[in-house]
Amino acid sequence: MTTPNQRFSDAERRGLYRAIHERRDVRSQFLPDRIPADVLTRLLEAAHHAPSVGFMQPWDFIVIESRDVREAVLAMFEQENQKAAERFEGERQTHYRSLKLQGIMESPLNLCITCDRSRGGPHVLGRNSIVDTDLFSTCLAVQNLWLAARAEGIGVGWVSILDQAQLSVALNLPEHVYPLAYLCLGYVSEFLEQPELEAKGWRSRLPLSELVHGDKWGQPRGSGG
Ligand SMILES: Cc1cc2c(cc1C)N(C[C@H](O)[C@H](O)[C@H](O)COP(=O)(O)O)c1[nH]c(=O)[nH]c(=O)c1N2
Repeated sequence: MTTPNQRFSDAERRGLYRAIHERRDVRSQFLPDRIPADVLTRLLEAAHHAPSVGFMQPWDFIVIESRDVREAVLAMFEQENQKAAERFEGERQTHYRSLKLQGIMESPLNLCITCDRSRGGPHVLGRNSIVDTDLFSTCLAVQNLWLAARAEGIGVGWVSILDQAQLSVALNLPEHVYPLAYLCLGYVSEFLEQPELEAKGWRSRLPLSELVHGDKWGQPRGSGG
């Protein structure tokens, strides 16, 4: 039983769902305003309070403000994005090329969240069978930061059209540290109501009812005995 003081108030609950539903991946709406240090600390604290396998906390946060590093990452993006475009044909390729898929230079801050695969030693509680649980944990840190940023009025864009080996060199990462998420952060002129890829006709949200199964894959719920 939760005691009343452990429950969220209605307003707190609404706030949480609002952050979840109104979080967006931002590429184009960044404002140049700097993120104050105390606000950035709150975002990093939110990330740092994510769950992690065996309490491994495998993340590090590389705060990138230098134009030189960002220009180098943008060049990597352009190279990978060209290859990505060529995977589509005809109109789909034209459509792909029309999409803006990063805000590396427009955003005032880039952040790389890494996963140190050696943290906690060779035997991390809960990670012996599924080794990638350290990566999953780091993804949860990204999501915590993304939601907290939304509540602060800060947009986040995840850029994954990058060669991870090149990115590791650019950020001087040791061998055992994996660059899990390259993020662009900044205050925004607006948060779009829909995912931008949906608004631009690339792909729509799937109906939840098609994604919920009962007991086993493909079975409707409530059909079991
Ligand atoms: C792991 C991962 C990697 C990427 C993304 C997301 C995630 C989770 N997304 C953002 C993605 O396109 C976006 O989340 C969806 O389109 C849904 O939109 P909202 O996030 O709801 O606005 C993303 N967007 C983009 O413009 N360039 C990119 O390289 C990536 N990469």
